[in-house]
Amino acid sequence: MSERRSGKQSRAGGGPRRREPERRSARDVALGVLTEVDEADAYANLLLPARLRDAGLDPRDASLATELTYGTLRGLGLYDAVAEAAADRHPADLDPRTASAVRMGVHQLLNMRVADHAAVSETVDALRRAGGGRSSGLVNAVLRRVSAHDADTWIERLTADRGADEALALRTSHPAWIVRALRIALRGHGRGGDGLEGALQDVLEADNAPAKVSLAALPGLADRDGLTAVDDLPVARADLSPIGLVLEAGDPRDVPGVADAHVRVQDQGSQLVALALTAADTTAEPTWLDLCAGPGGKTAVLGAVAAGRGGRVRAVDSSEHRTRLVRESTAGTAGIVEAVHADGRTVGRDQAGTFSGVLVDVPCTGLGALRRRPEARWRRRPDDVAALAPLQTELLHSAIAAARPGGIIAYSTCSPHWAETAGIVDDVLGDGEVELLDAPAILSELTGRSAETFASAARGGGRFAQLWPDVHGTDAMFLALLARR
Ligand SMILES: C[S@@+](CC[C@H](N)C(=O)[O-])C[C@H]1O[C@@H](n2cnc3c(N)ncnc32)[C@H](O)[C@@H]1O
Repeated sequence: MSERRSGKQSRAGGGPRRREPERRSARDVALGVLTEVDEADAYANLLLPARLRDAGLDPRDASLATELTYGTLRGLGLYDAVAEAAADRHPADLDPRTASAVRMGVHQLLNMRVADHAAVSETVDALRRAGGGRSSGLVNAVLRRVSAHDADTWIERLTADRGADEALALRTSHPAWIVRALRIALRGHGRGGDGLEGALQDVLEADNAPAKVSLAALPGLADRDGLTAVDDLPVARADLSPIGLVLEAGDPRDVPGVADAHVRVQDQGSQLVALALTAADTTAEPTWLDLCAGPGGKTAVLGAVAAGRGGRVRAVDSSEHRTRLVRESTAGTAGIVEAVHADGRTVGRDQAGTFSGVLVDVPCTGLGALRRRPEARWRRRPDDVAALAPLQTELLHSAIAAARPGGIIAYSTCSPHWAETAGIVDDVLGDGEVELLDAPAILSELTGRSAETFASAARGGGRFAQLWPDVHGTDAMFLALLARR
């Protein structure tokens, strides 16, 4: 027995020493999350923060684990194609843990500044620690073959006999149907012409760029300027939303006001959509309905503004779990916001002509939020668009029916897809029940930027608004503002 060991045994308190749990590395955490995303359809943006907290990683390792997880998931289409070409093994044919180790290794080899030998050996070690020792030889062999070429060479080889869209899809790691849908969306929303292919490339690249953590300082509840003045707090004013902050580093839970829901993690585009309704409906003591409220990001903004204007908010969601999340999100304005578990499609009939403003942020494909939900692009199917359209239309009709005459309806999606944005609103405009308001002008008032920046030019006379990650630094949110006649 070594002196060191006997010394430890004789420490105060005595007794047999309990084994310290082995500290988990960044690769252990990333491999665990990637495996759960693959086998249990988990969401990386929800799972990773919890796993990082459990592991107690220091900030440097936490950011490495985040890059390994998000980067691997975003690049999955390319990485699977490379693994298959290199070693005749498509990761989808392997068990989730082994497949995740292969993908995480390929990400390090092709897209991170990690030495090849470290990318291979540390990935294999993480796989062994996760209990996947039996596959370690296979993963080692696949990764060694992948390491024979750099990313550009693999892409050149793999795209040589593909069509233009398939090649672009592989290079930017998106499914080809999403590449085509984004091109149609760009053209439809007025970014066509000679610059179309460049704009498409920019949007696809923006989907692959890590998004900074964006926060909303809820009006009347949090002091945005005060927060930016706190020493050692790495937050800055956001450049678009008048209530927005950007967290430059660290954990959002350490920001004052986050614990009591006065400051909330929320994309700036989402903040602007909620604020646009509050700016378009200037009623004193407004009564607002949020018809698809869960998890409550926009409801929290509506609640805070309503509190300052003597108003009320009714927040509806058809999912019980997400209705509970709305209650948590609006803890700062609990007496103002009432969260209700119900089907939004029936509210227009049950509470016809009631509300001064209605937000209908419909369930959609989420193609505008791919940078924040890295696995989403591989889960969505082209059929999802058509499957969601009837629900989106019904919810919009219900929203219009629930608004009182002269009331404002805000229709929004976190997708620029033509069929779930202008396609849905165009149909309803034909009924003559509503008038289309100038959403870009409202966004211009809120942000100080020109209305043209936000205008979706093609239809609606430039009155639809479309945000883009490459232009505005937000999720690609769509907004139409309607007034009930
Ligand atoms: C895009 S999310 C809303 C996001 C939310 N507005 C926010 O900012 O946090 C769409 C929501 O619609 C809900 N939903 C789906 N079908 C619904 C229905 N028939 N009635 C009410 N809510 C519905 C989903 O549960 C989901 O929470």
